[in-house]
Amino acid sequence: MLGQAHQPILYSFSTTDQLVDALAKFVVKVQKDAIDKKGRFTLALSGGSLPKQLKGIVGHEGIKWDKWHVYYADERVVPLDHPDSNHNLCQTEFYSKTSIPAGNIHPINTEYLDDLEELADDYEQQLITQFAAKDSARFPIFDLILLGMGPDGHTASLFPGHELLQEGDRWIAYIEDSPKPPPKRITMTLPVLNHAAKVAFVAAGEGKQDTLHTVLDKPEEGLPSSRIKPVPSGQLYWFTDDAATKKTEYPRSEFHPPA
Ligand SMILES: O=C(O)[C@H](O)[C@@H](O)[C@H](O)[C@H](O)COP(=O)(O)O
Repeated sequence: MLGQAHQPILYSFSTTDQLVDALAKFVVKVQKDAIDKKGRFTLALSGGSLPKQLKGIVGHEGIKWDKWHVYYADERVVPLDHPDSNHNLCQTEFYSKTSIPAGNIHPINTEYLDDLEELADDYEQQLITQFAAKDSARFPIFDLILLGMGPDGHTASLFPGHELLQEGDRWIAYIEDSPKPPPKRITMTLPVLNHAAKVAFVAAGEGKQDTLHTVLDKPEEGLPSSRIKPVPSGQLYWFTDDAATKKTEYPRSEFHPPA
């Protein structure tokens, strides 16, 4: 039975540098706790502006890169070296500056670029290989999933009003008509996002003002980003800046750098 979700914790920083620094401290602490407990750290990343915001993690003390296992919350169905590929973006902005073993980074299998169903099945199978029997539950339990939020309130590749929001069974689904280009993508489904131990949105800049206000102050409108409620014991965080939270009434929390 699913319990009540905890209320989201909202951090709003006055500068991008502060946001990047706090996000780094947060991620490093989450990986430390996961590795201390289970000997590994499972992370899912999104595309957009997120990979760039991870730069504070690089060079941070206390990271055990060889224990990281990285997946994608969503991915565009293009070759891995394509400019639209989230993997390509993460490679350039993040992995290339770390020593995460290549075998611990899990891109889509490009053998199936022409068959979205096979592609989604294959990616789901990659998750099953990592999670089955370890964090045995109906859905995988990621230590951390990092998400962005689009101007229409979408997250990962879950778009407002789209039938994929109703998916309650699959771990990975595909979409052929994404309103944000490119149209073909695969995405983690809501139950997977909502079973993570921790989920953190990273959303900065004036362009997010109206959407953030709706997502946090009017969750009843049901935008995809408002539907992220990790249960039963998970926690949702928002790492934002003051430009993005200008219209948001939802209470901010003070960020205390973890010990
Ligand atoms: O691959 C994608 O398109 C993303 O995963 C998508 O969900 C993104 O995170 C948001 O659109 C926010 O993008 P920005 O951070 O660039 O605004």
